[in-house]
Amino acid sequence: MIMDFLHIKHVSLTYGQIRILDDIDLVVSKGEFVTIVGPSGCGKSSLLKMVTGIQAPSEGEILFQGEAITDIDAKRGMMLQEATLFPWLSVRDNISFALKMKSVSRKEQVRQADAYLDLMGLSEFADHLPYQLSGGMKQRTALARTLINRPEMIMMDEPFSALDAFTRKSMQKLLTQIWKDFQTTFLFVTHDVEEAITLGSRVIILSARPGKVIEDLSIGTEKKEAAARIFTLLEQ
Ligand SMILES: Nc1ncnc2c1ncn2[C@@H]1O[C@H](COP(=O)(O)OP(=O)(O)OP(=O)(O)O)[C@@H](O)[C@H]1O
Repeated sequence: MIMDFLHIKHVSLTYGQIRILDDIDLVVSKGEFVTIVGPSGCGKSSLLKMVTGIQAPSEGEILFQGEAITDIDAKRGMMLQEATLFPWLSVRDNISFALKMKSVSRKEQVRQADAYLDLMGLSEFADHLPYQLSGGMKQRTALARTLINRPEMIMMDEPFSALDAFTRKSMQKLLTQIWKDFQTTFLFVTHDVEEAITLGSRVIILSARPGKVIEDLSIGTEKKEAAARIFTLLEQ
């Protein structure tokens, strides 16, 4: 039997009396870039939290490589809208932090961190502190810090929504390149339909609360048609 990479199996989520997500059933294959769009409050972030392992479903279960997700795991990295960097650590030390926790030698920490600094175009800022960085640079640092763990899957919750349009485009380009080079699987939440289509190899559209999957679109070259279809669905 071929094991699914990620299987969100009939998952529902209820907070108190309020049903947030309703019977989400999705299989994600290794290497897909899945974007999730839907109205505010439909449970997109909650769904990511469940796949990360910080929130348990009220019903159903989520299997990652055949095993139920019950806790966080370095195999599944998470990146949020605001880069959560350690303010007292340099950019390089923020990036290498996970290696330090694994007792990797300082020399190897620096070697690996410098390779990611180079990839992110941040080499000149290695010794800067987070407050000295622009929003885009902070997100690049956060991305490098996630990637250095070599996660098999990365969850991103509107990571670029606080950035200006120009920086956002350059981050999208960088992320697409990383997806191709690292062949990591992405689950990416966004409000922005254009961003969902630009980045995604597949777009999942959720309905208003309680969030249900109302469309599961593979994105090929017909991006304009896909955008028109998504806008129509979200207007309903
Ligand atoms: N820990 C919690 N306890 C109670 N209610 C919660 C909790 N977390 C989220 N909610 C509620 O669940 C609903 C879905 O929240 P969630 O953040 O998952 O939605 P979202 O689709 O990501 O929204 P947005 O697009 O506005 O960020 C919201 O109504 C929110 O208030």
